[in-house]
Amino acid sequence: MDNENNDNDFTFCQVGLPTDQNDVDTTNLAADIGGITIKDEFSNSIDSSQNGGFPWKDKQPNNASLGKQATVGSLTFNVIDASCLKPSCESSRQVASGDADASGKKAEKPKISTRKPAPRTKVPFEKGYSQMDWLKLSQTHPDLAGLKGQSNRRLISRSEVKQNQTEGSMWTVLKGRVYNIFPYMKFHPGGVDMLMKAVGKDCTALFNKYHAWVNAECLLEKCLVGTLDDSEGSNR
Ligand code: HEM
Repeated sequence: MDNENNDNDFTFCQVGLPTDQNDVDTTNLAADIGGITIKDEFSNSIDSSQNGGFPWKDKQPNNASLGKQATVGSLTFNVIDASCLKPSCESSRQVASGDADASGKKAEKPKISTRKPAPRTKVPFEKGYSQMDWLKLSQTHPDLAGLKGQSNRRLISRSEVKQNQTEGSMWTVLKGRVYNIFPYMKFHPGGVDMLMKAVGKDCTALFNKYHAWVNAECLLEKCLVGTLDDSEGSNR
């Protein structure tokens, strides 16, 4: 039988190429690999879904910051602390189920809202205005908040927040803190127009409507101007 050499059915049994390359029937080979997904070396070795899309994260200590270098294979790169890009602890705790309370009982599962989520309207970022660019800027700029040496621990009234609506100084209140969001404007993934709605007022409700999971405390850390003085009441 002239089929003698093909008795070892390589379609199902043989994984690598035989050592004698001349034996390979390339027509069949092409037909047989139709259902195979090819992964490159990089995605095979690192599952980026496990680490928020930053494949180097599990190669580095948690406190890796700008200026450190890491190596994966033959690639060397600078490492930026991108922990701000993960959902905030607060909101991820809210969705975590199975936390036991002090009495050992399992905590009640969080209620799932039946409200319709806000439509997703992310805008494409301009070159140089990605979230990574923002992290780089916030780690290197000496005075993003525009404090000019003033402390960011002072109490700020709502009327002062209202007064800061000009270029360079656009203040908003988020969860009781006052931020100058002017430097973040062009980096905001929801667009400048959306963020402008926050200027001069308390944007906590709007913020939570669109993305309660976003860790603004971390993202806007360097834009902190002070704490809202709520002694005059919440006449928003
Ligand atoms: C003031 C602090 C704010 C910060 C730090 C912030 C940050 C962010 C971030 C990180 C995202 C991307 C979210 C994701 O990819 O999951 C985002 C998206 C978005 N933001 Fe904001 N935001 C702020 C305020 C606001 C306000 C006040 C509004 C509405 C008036 C708004 C509207 C949106 C919208 C519509 C999107 C796109 C949502 C989507 O399709 O994913 N943001 N923002």
